[in-house]
Amino acid sequence: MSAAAATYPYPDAFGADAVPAPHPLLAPVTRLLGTWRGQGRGEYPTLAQDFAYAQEVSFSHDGRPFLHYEARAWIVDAEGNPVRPAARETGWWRLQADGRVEALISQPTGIVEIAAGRAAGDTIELTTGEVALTPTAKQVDATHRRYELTPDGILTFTHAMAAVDQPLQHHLSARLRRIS
Ligand code: HEM
Repeated sequence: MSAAAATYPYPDAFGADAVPAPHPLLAPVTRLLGTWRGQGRGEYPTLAQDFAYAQEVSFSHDGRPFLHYEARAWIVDAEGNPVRPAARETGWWRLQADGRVEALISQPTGIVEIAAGRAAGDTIELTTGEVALTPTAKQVDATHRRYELTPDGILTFTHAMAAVDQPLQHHLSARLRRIS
């Protein structure tokens, strides 16, 4: 019988200069590595009112050609104070040759976005090919995500969705700054 395993020996790196070095296929997205935080606004025609939220997002890797992605959001009041926890999601961005990205992103609300797109320049766009739903999840038919790194170091994020019998349209926009 072998002894209990040691600590996980392959921790993720949260920066391009950390160990392990990023896989060459991650080149189009290495500027995302690390943790980002900021504020956003959301809306949808089925909701009585729009809302303000804060969000923390991290991208890391373990030397292989995929990113681990994690995001946690919380609703904030007009002064930015936390009101309640909101959306969480985690997933994997699989980098392919020529900057193509295949993404799997899952949410505790019973939704899994399986998306594809491209990292080109400072922009990554992901469009769902499929949305998988658990039996009690809200109906979501499609999503479109856009991440853009601006020259002044802001990561902007927009999310549109076709859900609950509505056509594809804006749900979220946020601006995030790197915190580590
Ligand atoms: C930063 C991330 C997000 C935030 C802060 C957020 C926030 C909200 C809020 C506040 C609502 C109103 C209901 C409630 O109070 O819970 C809502 C509804 C909803 N959201 Fe989001 N959301 C986020 C991401 C997402 C994502 C990624 C999806 C789908 C892939 C999604 C799909 C939906 C759906 C389907 C509804 C219900 C609409 C309805 O039934 O009328 N949300 N969201």
